[in-house]
Amino acid sequence: MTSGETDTDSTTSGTRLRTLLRLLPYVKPFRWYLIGSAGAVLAAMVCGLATPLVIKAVLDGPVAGRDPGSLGWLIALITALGVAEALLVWARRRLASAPGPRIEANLRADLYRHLQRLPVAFHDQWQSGQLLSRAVTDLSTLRRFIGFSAVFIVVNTTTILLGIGVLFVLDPWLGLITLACGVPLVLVSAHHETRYAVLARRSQDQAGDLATTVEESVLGIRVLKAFGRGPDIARRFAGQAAAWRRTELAKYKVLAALIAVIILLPELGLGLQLLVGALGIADGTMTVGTLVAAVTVAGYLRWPIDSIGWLLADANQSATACERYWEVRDAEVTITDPAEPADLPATGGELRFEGVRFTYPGAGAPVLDGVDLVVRPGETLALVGPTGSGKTTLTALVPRLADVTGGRVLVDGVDVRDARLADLRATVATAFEEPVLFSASVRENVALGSPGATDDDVWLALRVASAEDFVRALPWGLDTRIGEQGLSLSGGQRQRLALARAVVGRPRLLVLDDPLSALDVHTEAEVERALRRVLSGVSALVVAHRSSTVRLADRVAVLDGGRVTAVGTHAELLATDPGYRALMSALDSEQEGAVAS
Ligand SMILES: Nc1ncnc2c1ncn2[C@@H]1O[C@H](COP(=O)(O)OP(=O)(O)OP(=O)(O)O)[C@@H](O)[C@H]1O
Repeated sequence: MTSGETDTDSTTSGTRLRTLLRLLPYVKPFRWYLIGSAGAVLAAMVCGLATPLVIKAVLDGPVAGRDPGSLGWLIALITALGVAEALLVWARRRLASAPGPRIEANLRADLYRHLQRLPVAFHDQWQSGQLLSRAVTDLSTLRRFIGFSAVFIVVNTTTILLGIGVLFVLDPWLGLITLACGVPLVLVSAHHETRYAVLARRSQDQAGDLATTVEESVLGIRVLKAFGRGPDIARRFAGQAAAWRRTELAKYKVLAALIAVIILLPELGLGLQLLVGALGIADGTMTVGTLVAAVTVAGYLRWPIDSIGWLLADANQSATACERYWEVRDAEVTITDPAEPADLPATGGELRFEGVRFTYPGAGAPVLDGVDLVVRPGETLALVGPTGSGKTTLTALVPRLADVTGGRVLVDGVDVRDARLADLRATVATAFEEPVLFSASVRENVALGSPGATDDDVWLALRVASAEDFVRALPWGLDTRIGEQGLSLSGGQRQRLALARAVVGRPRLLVLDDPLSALDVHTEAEVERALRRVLSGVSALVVAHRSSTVRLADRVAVLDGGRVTAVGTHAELLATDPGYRALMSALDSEQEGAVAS
């Protein structure tokens, strides 16, 4: 290792310790359990270390002197030590079982709460698998560390120091031999355990990659077959499986070497102790009792010494898990309630964009570059534009899924950033192009749009969204479970439930990303009917990918090059704007192409 590496390592150790110390607020409520648990196990180890001293007293006293008279209390003492050790180990187990799972649950609950508050921009940048592994695997690593490894690092270090002290008191040479074998054992095992942890981590990642390949090839089986890409994905799978096998083999090699060292060094130590002891007994400088006690103490220290290596490696691994946890927790919640929120008016329904600019984080050019647009109370405004012109981005700015980077978005004259998020999201409802349904009942999926909604509210919303009939026909009505692990619904049914979810809270303003775009022409008619009812009586901004959606609107705005280039009724724009005519015919031919395919 170079000196540079050593410096980096020591800086990293400091940082890692600080990262682990950030867990203290979570640990503090359970400190007495942990202190009690460490105290119990330490006391148990002291009992264990005292036992060889009583054995020495038996051998050098009643046995050497052939005087069984004093044997009684020594046997009683050794039995008492054994009973105390057993009770203390039991107490430790009882005390240690409580904090770990509860600390883990609290850490996980806070992580989940934070993830819900983080802006969409954060979720765009993070893979769901990465968040999942932090919420599950990393937190179990931390639970094990807090409930076990952290306690045993303290306890085992104290036991080793105490045990070696006892050995030195019994005989300095015997103490020196244990020390000479113990130090390299700790160093070698710490080194091997760190290597093992790196390989174990790699193996976990490779297993995850392999699982992703299997998942993708199962979900995308139709595409893979249609394009004849089966052999390619099979090759990718074989490559990943071979890499995983190599890592697993490397893991076993490290483990085999580690186990050999763990067995070899203490056995060498034992041989040397017996040699020194036998010579000492022969020339009368050592008693049999001392040798037996020393060998027993050295045996007792075997586990604490062996385990220090992997406990330190576990601490290292836990620090990494902790860093990964705080990486997410430290991500800034940029979309929050203002310090002094303004009230949204009780009635109205006007949506206004004033000089709105928006640039995605890390992107060079703005997507929106000075958008001015008004949706009047009660009107439906369709937003059209070439693909990638920023229509979806503009709609995301209204419920503050993202914040403008310039200009302002006003709902009834109030800048959306000045309103309370809860008020804003109760006033503005959204439905997206892809209707996401959760693994829950129809009732829960619809009521997501308004948590206090009664069954009557849900039925009313379903009626408005033309979904009442098919929901009544479901096997358990509102209680029917849908979504990933429930009943499969058709695309049109899913869209109508998403529309019902948008209207259940009776919002004043609807922001919809074309609910018709992904539907076939027959289903489209049903959803169109639903949409017509949903849109009556509210103000709406609807992204339109189809001319049928455009026809539902009172006015149309064209977004191009980051700006609104034309606004008017569909008929006006068709008559006056050649660009609009071209766009509409492109949308129609796209739609025909989609229907034909
Ligand atoms: N999360 C993101 N990070 C960076 N760039 C993005 C992100 N989402 C969209 N973009 C980019 O912003 C631009 C506008 O995207 P947006 O989805 O708003 O367009 P759109 O008009 O709705 O497109 P379409 O009609 O195809 O749905 C595109 O160039 C897109 O690549």
